[in-house]
Amino acid sequence: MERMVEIERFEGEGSYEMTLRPSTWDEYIGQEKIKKNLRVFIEASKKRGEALDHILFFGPPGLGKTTLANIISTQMGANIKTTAAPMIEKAGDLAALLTNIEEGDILFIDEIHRMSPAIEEILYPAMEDFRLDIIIGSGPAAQTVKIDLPRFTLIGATTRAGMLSNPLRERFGMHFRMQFYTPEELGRIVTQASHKLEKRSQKDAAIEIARRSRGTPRIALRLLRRVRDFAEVEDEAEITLKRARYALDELGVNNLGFDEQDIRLLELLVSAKNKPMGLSTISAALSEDEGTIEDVLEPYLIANGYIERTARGRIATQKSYEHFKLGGMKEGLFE
Ligand SMILES: Nc1ncnc2c1ncn2[C@@H]1O[C@H](COP(=O)(O)OP(=O)(O)OP(=O)(O)O)[C@@H](O)[C@H]1O
Repeated sequence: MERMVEIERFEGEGSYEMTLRPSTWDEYIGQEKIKKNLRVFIEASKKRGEALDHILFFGPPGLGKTTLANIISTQMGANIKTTAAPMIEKAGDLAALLTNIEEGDILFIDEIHRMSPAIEEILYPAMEDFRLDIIIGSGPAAQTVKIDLPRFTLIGATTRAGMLSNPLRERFGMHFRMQFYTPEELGRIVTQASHKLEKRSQKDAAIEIARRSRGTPRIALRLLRRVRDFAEVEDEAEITLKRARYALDELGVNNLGFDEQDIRLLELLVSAKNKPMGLSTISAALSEDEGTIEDVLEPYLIANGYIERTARGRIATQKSYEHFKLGGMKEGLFE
């Protein structure tokens, strides 16, 4: 079965994502603490007439990091240039980006943990002193050229804060950890998006889609579009709870939002009978790469108390055993 989070970018539905992307604080639902802080910092830097300090967003994919970066640029009245770290291969790529920005502009770098160490070295003085030190040539004839840059704001996004080097992390003045959304928040996101898609969702249907979306707006919007397809085929004017349930069941999303891969992971850990399992073993058993397990699969299951990460590996919690109707740890079933 397809993974809900990653698949989005490859489906050719990018234009939907653009249409549904909030452009104001009011449309951006949830993440209240982050929004509150950002509004203060934006107002303060506007008052001082200065560029905003560099910002780092971290958290699982699809929680709204790119959207926040875009809202920040609108609020600052600044241009935003968007790229991803793997696209910056050579010093010249970064130099081209940085020398083309204007005072106060925003440079958004996604997957910033994938930046090569050589590029990172160039980024440090650019972030700290707004200066680019580029070495031209090699050997004894090599020369360092220093270029002054306009004061800009770097917004970095990562699914793996732990993989960022300390010097890079420390150069961001603001760090924000994105949280999974509650079903109520996701329900509001679904309702707002259905409005934009001109297919109203009844309230209980919106909540049903929300409950099954792994706390993630990108998944909620994707499921909404699929449920809308089912409603359209049936010539229904609105999305009802009955249609939402039917469509979601057909899509193989259970009522906790788990899809087939989640269930396979939980079953695997439950079958280990309280013995911690290492990431490489899990990866081999599920035929899933370790990065996807760490970035996409695990965070939601950990945040909701279904698995725990211990020094010796991953372990299923009592909640997982109960999910599979097994007594598990509590009853000492496996001791
Ligand atoms: N708080 C929110 N309110 C409403 N819609 C949201 C919110 N957060 C995200 N979305 C929607 O969810 C989709 C995914 O958001 P976005 O691309 O910003 O996630 P991301 O965290 O940057 O993901 P990735 O790390 O995979 O790039 C977007 O289409 C956006 O419209």
